[in-house]
Amino acid sequence: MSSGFLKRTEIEGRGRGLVASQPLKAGEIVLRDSPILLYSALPLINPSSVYCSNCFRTLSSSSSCSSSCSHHHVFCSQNCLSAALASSHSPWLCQALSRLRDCAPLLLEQPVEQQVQARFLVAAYHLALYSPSQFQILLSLEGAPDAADTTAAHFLHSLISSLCPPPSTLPVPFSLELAAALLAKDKLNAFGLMEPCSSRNSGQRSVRAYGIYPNASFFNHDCLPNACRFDYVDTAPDRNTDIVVRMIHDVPQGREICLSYFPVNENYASRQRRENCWGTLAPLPPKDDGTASNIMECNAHSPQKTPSIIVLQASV
Ligand SMILES: C[S@@+](CC[C@H](N)C(=O)[O-])C[C@H]1O[C@@H](n2cnc3c(N)ncnc32)[C@H](O)[C@@H]1O
Repeated sequence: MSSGFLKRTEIEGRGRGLVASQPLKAGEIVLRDSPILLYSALPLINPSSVYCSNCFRTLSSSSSCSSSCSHHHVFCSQNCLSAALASSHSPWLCQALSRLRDCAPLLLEQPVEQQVQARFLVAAYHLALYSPSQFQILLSLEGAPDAADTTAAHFLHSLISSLCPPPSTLPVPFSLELAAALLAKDKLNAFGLMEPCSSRNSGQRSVRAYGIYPNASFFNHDCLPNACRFDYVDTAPDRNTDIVVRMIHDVPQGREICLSYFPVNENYASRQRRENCWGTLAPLPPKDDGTASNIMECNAHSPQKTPSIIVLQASV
């Protein structure tokens, strides 16, 4: 683990999990994790290019400095395009996405979800070519394919095999079994980077991109979590696709640290109708003198429309 606050261990009935390696305070940042793989959550066919294909920041409608690659994937700047061409956006991946996009009739007969799974598989094969060690990390995560993964893999593997097979330098056999295994890892481990609420999406929040985070993948779920994860895709000046995990309340050393994989509020359907918020509140980090903050931040905040912080009357 890159965090000195957490230790990975086996937990009965839950597989691997993360426990506090020291007493942790409300608001404390216990993990900052960078993705090993990121892919767009937009459909392949007719996506509206509202996010940079590299950093996933929202493209400004007035921006005149966006750039695109030879296959018309859009980037927020020439710098982001150059960074992508040197890492996540190889010529093979670029061509694979455009060939998949061009076979619209075939993909349109399938659930939209399979277009996003196609993006994931292409990104995963790219990772295998670009960073075999990070690809091994992906393969080591929790998840074995179920019937739905195998069905999706049948279709997607044959599509990718015929349209855009990965180069022969792929360090693992390119097979149906590999595709099914990868889809299972993605299903159980991907974190969604949310898009902000805006008039564009009628106040509904959906996912703009999915990421695989090698350390955060070991958090187990709890309906009453003691930690909460944040992302700052549009606002962080650098490493903007990192996720940050903060404590909701104090916990002693040895306690398992869990996130809620779902909104905390049990009756969230009605809460969502009322507020469009599926979030979890966590205090801001403690002050320099160690005193707890009485300001809570919602991890489902909308930076553009609604305040993301709530000041508590009593200190937490
Ligand atoms: C993102 S992984 C978490 C890390 C995982 N335990 C491991 O060993 O790699 C999600 C998987 O962990 C297990 N898991 C998470 N929370 C759990 C819980 N509260 N009870 C039982 N299993 C849980 C489930 O198998 C789930 O599909």
